[in-house]
Amino acid sequence: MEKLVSNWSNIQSVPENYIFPPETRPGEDLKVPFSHSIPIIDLNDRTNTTQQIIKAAREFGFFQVINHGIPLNEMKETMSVFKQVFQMPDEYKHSSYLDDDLKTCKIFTSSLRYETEKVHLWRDSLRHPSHPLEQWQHLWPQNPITYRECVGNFSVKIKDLGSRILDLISEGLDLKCGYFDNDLTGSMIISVNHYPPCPKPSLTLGLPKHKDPYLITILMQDGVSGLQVLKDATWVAVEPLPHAFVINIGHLLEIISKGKLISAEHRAVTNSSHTRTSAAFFIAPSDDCLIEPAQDISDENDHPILKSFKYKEFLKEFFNAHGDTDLLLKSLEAPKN
Ligand SMILES: O=C(O)CCC(=O)C(=O)O
Ligand SMILES: [Fe+2]
Repeated sequence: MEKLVSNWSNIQSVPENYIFPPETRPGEDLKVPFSHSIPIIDLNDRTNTTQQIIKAAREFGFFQVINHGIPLNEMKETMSVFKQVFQMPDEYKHSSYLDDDLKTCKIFTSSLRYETEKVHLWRDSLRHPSHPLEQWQHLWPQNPITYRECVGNFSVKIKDLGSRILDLISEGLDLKCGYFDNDLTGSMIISVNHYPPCPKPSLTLGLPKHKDPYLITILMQDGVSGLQVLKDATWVAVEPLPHAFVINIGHLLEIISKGKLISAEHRAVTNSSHTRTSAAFFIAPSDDCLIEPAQDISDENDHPILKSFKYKEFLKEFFNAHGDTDLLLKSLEAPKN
């Protein structure tokens, strides 16, 4: 059992196996400015929301939504419940902590590949499925005592928000109404990231550069910054806005849209003074759902023609490719006639 970073007491220097090589560590890019061009889209303003979302998803793969209908106090309360999990006594956290992939609710440190990864991540994580709710809720943490009720109610609202955004995306891509309203959005996973202060943030990462292997991610940040997005080969920081959710196009939506929408690479950096918590809600297909590039979208010249594949096959290839997108797409290419 590996020790959670949040259980280390008073750490003064970064252990060797948490130091990233110079080419992937944040270094000077640790404190890049907030990007003022990542769009903030008002979901109440129905005049051209669809166009704004499509534009943002084409250019950035990232945007923030405001006036989304989820009250600020519910966002704060849920974030507070998530944070409390990481303040629980060690015995409690360790009793839920498992390497066993079969356990559907996990508290773990770094990544799920702790044993084989070259460098460890400066984060602890709580992860569990949340949709359909009745299938999973009874397996969630029982402490804090409000966890199941609070997170359950909140995740139903997040799932609805995800459906609204995907409806707008399908409209903007000229796909048939309800295109995503089936097995393609048959599951949702909650992943809470907890990044304790780090003595040397320029050497470490909370999460290394990656794309999310889902349809869309709805991310709630606390007030502490740390999320960076790669835009035109430059890292830019995403400002944490208390009332907004960050929406990020997942790799699967890039594939389904034949590259019309982009899934941007992003990472989480740490800082030396504040603990940061973020909660990602991943909207994903059911395991056996068949994924295929949408037939109603014309082929882009520079996007490979892919075969149909089951979501679980995609996940396997995704993790085998270790972030190498070209390798992943190669493994999914349709056989040439
Ligand atoms: O902590 C963050 O802001 C990023 C989280 C993230 O990218 C993820 O959980 O996939
Ligand atoms: Fe991510």
